Amino acid sequence: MAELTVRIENKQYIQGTKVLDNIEFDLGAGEFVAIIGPSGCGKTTLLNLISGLEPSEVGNIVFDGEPLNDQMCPPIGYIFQQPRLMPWLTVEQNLRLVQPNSHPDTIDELLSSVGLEGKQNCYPRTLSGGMQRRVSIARAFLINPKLLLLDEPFNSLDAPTAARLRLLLIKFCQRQGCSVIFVTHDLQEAVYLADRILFLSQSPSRIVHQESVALTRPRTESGAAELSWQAALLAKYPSLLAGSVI
Ligand SMILES: Nc1ncnc2c1ncn2[C@@H]1O[C@H](COP(=O)(O)OP(=O)(O)OP(=O)(O)O)[C@@H](O)[C@H]1O
Repeated sequence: MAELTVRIENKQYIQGTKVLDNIEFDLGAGEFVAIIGPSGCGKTTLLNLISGLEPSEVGNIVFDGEPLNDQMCPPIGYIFQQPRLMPWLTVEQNLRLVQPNSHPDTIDELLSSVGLEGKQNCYPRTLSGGMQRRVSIARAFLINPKLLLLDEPFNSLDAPTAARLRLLLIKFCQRQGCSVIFVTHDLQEAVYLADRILFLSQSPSRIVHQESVALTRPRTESGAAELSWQAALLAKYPSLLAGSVI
């Protein structure tokens, strides 16, 4: 049975912009799905609907057989495009906001794993944008989510840090067994991480194509098999990244 079922007939903002149009997909338990689509097509909106931050007027989202709503809310980790840390709280206090009783060792280990050892008492303004982003990743991991939503989480990080965090994400998901929806513009990143990729059209957005990534794990970010898989896909659908299969 699917762990998460997403059925959104329509999402329209009050100003009248129709953003999503009949988005339907399932996510299996422990499955890692990447979502790729043109800028502004509605990827963040989709994550906001799934997380409950945005109301979904027409459609429903079911997790583990139960509709997702205020009464039924499994632990969902959401790594936003922006870190969204509380500026008046230290790094450790920001983490404790989501999991107040965390053991200090757990926080220390998590911060070390994202390369922020010794930063517990720093305030966000004293950290670089990339460091703040890494705090937000640690914050999402700390709640041991059953469902992890990530919105272009490794943008603006230097390449070695991003590579290290992708590996950390893979290990975390394997250990935790959580299901993942990962928004990215980067096909190479999606191929490296995902079991399946959903490609969205221009707004109003629908799923124009989905493809299981038929490559064994562990994968290599720029491995020959991974690159040739991408090349074959784009040779078949040259406009896929622009949101079209024509
Ligand atoms: N709160 C809002 N009110 C009105 N319109 C909104 C709101 N949030 C998003 N939109 C509009 O919805 C559309 C989709 O935005 P969204 O941020 O979901 O796209 P995206 O695919 O995540 O974009 P990007 O890839 O650039 O991050 C855009 O036209 C945006 O202007």
